[in-house]
Amino acid sequence: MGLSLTAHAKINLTLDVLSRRPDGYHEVEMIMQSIKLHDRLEFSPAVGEITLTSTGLPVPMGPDNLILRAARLLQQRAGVNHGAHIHLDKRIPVAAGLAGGSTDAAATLQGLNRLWQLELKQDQLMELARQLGADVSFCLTGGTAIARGIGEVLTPLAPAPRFGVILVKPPFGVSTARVYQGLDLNNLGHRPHTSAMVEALKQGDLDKVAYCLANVLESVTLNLYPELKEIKQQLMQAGCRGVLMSGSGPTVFGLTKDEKSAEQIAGKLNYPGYQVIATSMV
Ligand SMILES: C[C@](O)(CO)[C@H](O)COP(=O)(O)OP(=O)(O)OC[C@H]1O[C@@H](n2ccc(N)nc2=O)[C@H](O)[C@@H]1O
Ligand SMILES: Nc1ncnc2c1ncn2[C@@H]1O[C@H](COP(=O)(O)OP(=O)(O)OP(=O)(O)O)[C@@H](O)[C@H]1O
Repeated sequence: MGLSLTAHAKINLTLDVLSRRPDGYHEVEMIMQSIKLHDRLEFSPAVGEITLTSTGLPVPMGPDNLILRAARLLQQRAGVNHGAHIHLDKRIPVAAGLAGGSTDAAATLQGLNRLWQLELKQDQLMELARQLGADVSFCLTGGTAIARGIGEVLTPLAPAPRFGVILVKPPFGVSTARVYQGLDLNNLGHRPHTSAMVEALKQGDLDKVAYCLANVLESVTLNLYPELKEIKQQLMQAGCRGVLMSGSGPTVFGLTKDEKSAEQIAGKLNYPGYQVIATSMV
């Protein structure tokens, strides 16, 4: 019997960088939020090989695809050589700052753990998630959480209100590694106040949440692509209550009171060649 899982995208409501580690990674403190936008992965039994097909948005399908990397890692960890066929329906914009690959990797760990009846526990899957990428740990649990360390040390928060989210993704991607490398730790610009955002979320106060939005990676990506600054202004003019770049970008998001108002505002936007998506926090 096969199974089908959703793999949700994330946005960063805050993102602060605290230090650079000797291995080149950065210590961060950020508030992560799952959104309704998702990919769908279908897992079916097969003999011998692990194969992958896809529909929807184009994504590289070679051995570096995070789905295949997650599958191979799970095989090794469990000491099995079971096969599987995995089908990906890709809806999350790629190289966008929305953890599209990371969430597919997390869903693969969960899906194959069930398909192959391995019965690995959540903490064992978390250990594998850490090896696949900084965002994969959060994607395994989802919801609302503070992420520290390089992103893998998670403190869950109470579910946030289902504010509307408009995503605007320009027709190019950015390399996360390049953005982190370009960061000047002595000149991070406007830094977030994590505990103030936690309080604003707890109160369910959209204007306070909007006021607390901050992402130090904007200091790199917005300078590389000044058009993103304009998109932020235009989203505010169109009626969003707060705007920010997600992760390392280039996706910019706007917050609204609910999904319906996100749809109304998104319907008025005109960005030829861009992906504009109305959704909400989960
Ligand atoms: C920008 C965020 O998406 C915010 O949630 C994450 O911090 C990045 O998460 P990710 O894409 O899953 O990151 P990985 O695939 O592990 O790393 C990609 C590259 O980003 C840089 N990187 C990533 C995470 C981190 N805490 N410090 C880093 O410096 C490293 O150069 C790394 O080679
Ligand atoms: N299953 C996958 N889905 C999307 N991208 C993938 C996948 N597997 C590998 N990749 C590659 O990963 C790179 C980053 O894509 P992804 O969509 O994960 O970026 P992102 O949203 O910026 O991630 P993050 O927010 O975690 O930094 C791309 O170059 C893409 O080719």
